[in-house]
Amino acid sequence: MTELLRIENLTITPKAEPGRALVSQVSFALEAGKTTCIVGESGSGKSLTALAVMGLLSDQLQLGQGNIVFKGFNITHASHAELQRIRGKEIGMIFQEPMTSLNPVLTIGYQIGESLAQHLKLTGAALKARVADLLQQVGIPPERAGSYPDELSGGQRQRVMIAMSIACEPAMLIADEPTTALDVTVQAQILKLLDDLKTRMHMGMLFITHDFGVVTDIADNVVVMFRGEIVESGPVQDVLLNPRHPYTRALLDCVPDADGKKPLKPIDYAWLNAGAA
Ligand SMILES: Nc1ncnc2c1ncn2[C@@H]1O[C@H](COP(=O)(O)OP(=O)(O)OP(=O)(O)O)[C@@H](O)[C@H]1O
Repeated sequence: MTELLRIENLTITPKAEPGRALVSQVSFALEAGKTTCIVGESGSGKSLTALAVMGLLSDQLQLGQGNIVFKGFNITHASHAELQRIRGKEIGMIFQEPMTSLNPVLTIGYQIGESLAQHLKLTGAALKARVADLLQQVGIPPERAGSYPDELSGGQRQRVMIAMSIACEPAMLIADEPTTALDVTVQAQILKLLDDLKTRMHMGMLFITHDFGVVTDIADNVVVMFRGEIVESGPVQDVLLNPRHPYTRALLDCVPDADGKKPLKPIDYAWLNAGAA
């Protein structure tokens, strides 16, 4: 059991309002070869937590107290140059909408090759072979390396983003709602691909979602966030079988049945506030 990432009492506030915590006292750990899902509704602080790990918080925000420890090193206040070295090489990241992250005027092969050239100094035939290998790993025929992003489907574009994020064989992958923009069948294929890659490469995966259905598919551990705080966390079976917090129970109620027919229930906040008090 190798601990990759430990977040201790992370607090994020707007610089202009240091008294208003957007993320408050968040603590959890991630192990190599395991998936931790952060689950919570829109605005619960999931993305800010992930951005803080990458050192990519916007200039209007600041870290309050707390520590981010990656592979035993405290990177909470690492320099821009140190973080740039870690990003991409040690920590890969994929986002919700691949089209906004891909450059429309460059071929996918070139874009996958960019980080290999930058971080691993690969060139020429070695670079080309590694790009082909990565395309193969994510289920895209290597001969598509010369295609442009708009010549691919949404699912294929997300596969390209995954190829880019794993290009340098990072120890950890952060995936922020990577399947939300995809239809259900493609969503399942991408989840399976990420899960297979995690196992094969023994990566730690921090997976952000608002969907407890996704959590049941891929998580080893789950962190439930509500209004900037962790309300519940632990091994996924424990949380699913014995949810202790009313917000977790409300989220679980929103998961459709296997036949997909159960309507999404709106969360009853009046009841939740009373129950959580
Ligand atoms: N630059 C900012 N300045 C002030 N508030 C911000 C800033 N960025 C985010 N927030 C606020 O912080 C809270 C948490 O945002 P965050 O993006 O982490 O939520 P989330 O759980 O990832 O939601 P979503 O699923 O919609 O991405 C939200 O209320 C958001 O409005």
